[in-house]
Amino acid sequence: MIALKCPEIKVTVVDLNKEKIKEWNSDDLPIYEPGLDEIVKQCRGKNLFFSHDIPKAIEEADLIFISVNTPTKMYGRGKGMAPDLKHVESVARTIAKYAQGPKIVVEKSTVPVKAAQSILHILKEAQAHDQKLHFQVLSNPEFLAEGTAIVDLANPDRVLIGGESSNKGLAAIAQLVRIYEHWVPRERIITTNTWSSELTKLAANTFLAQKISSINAISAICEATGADVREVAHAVGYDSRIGSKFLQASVGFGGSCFQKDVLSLVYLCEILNLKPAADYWHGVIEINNWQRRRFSDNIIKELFNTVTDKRIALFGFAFKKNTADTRESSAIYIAKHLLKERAKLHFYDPKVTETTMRHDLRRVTENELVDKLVTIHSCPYEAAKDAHAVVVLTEWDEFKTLDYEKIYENMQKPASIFDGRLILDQTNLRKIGFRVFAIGSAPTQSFNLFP
Ligand SMILES: NC(=O)C1=CN([C@@H]2O[C@H](COP(=O)(O)OP(=O)(O)OC[C@H]3O[C@@H](n4cnc5c(N)ncnc54)[C@H](O)[C@@H]3O)[C@@H](O)[C@H]2O)C=CC1
Ligand SMILES: O=C(O)[C@H]1O[C@H](OP(=O)(O)OP(=O)(O)OC[C@H]2O[C@@H](n3ccc(=O)[nH]c3=O)[C@H](O)[C@@H]2O)[C@H](O)[C@@H](O)[C@@H]1O
Repeated sequence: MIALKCPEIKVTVVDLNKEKIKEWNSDDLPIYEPGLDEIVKQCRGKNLFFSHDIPKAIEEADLIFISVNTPTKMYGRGKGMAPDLKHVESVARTIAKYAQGPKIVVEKSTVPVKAAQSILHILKEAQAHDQKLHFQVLSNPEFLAEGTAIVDLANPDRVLIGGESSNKGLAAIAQLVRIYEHWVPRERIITTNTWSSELTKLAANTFLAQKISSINAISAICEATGADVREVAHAVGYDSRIGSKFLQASVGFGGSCFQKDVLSLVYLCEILNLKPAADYWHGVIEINNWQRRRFSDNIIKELFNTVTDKRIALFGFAFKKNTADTRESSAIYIAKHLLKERAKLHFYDPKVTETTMRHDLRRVTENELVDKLVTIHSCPYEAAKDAHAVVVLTEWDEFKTLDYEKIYENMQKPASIFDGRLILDQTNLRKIGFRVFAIGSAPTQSFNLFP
């Protein structure tokens, strides 16, 4: 976006992963994101370059964005909770090693509060040994969502920049503001101190995830009472203090960031000895896990309490529509529960590759189950053929307009459909003959052996 909006600025993207850089320089970009291809093609070779020559890029740059991954740590202290900052630290050390003049270092990765202090500490060591060096560290968290990244970047609700309140800090902030001002109205560019900016990113993701867990918790009450979660969400969201966005009940949120960032905030509360706050935010994750479990348990229950050897078609594997990203996708966890029960799973996703699906499933369950029980299709009608149930896990638009009469004809009877995304026309499906089960509405044709 910077390359597109600021033709006078040269943007160089560097990555340790040479294969990825090769793909960025090819016609086949390493990620699928609507609108991205066009922008890359428009700018690449003019003022946008992809390279694995990291030292050279550091030497040449005035401003360096650290945008590396900060996944949940899976070992040692803080295991399963704290973000792993080894990549951020490694970049800071590389900058310290190769910088030959003053640099503004921008923390774009999502990090815990005070991460900028560690980065600055490493850079200051280099500065102490070389008069030519001077570093300013800014926090500039990213708020784009996958699937709508280009729209979000082009027209952000806000841009947030945190930095030191010293003269040099304010001057660095002003430089970054000038870049965003090329396309973002000044009143939408918020400047704060560094720690507020770092904390805002974790707080924003946690608030968003909390909204989803809140409506998902309500969806369970709807299923038990006859209320309809779509009606409740609509009416609740009409209150402008609450707002209608992020109230879409679902099989649970996925993606590489919500879980990791909520856990990062919980961990921060814990190390600050703020246990009630830690427990409060941890509830967001607990409800999400419960929602996934409830959904898969319901499939088993409604398929007459056994799915062993039953063919089940799963529509969607990506964590949301318009992306091929599967990180922390609810589909993985629902598949895991069903595989434990020895169901035969037939997947279809318009963008996710067979290799990715098998790799993700092997990470959470035994290889043997995946090899024996999982089939991947390139056509939804093939996936649904002879199935006892169709389960919608991702809200891809194409699932709304499939020929469900044709799907019904080729399924085992009774044919069930489980809508984990509330995108299907339930009335029409019932007319066709399906038994329909959707998140947040009471089943009308429930078969309950053991209520
Ligand atoms: N994916 C998203 O939509 C958003 C991500 N973020 C944050 O941005 C950060 C990056 O996220 P993703 O792009 O999803 O991660 P990613 O894992 O897809 O990409 C990170 C890249 O950094 C490279 N890398 C790691 N260490 C490196 C080093 N020392 N030098 C050079 N390259 C190195 C890796 O090879 C990889 O290509 C995370 O902190 C995430 O929380 C924030 C907002 C949105
Ligand atoms: O830090 C990040 O990485 C990003 O995380 C999220 O973006 P993203 O995870 O890409 O996508 P979302 O649209 O937030 O969806 C996350 C998950 O929540 C689910 N969701 C979303 C909205 C909703 O109402 N209900 C719901 O179940 C989605 O299906 C998806 O599984 C935030 O929306 C971004 O602002 C943030 O920058």
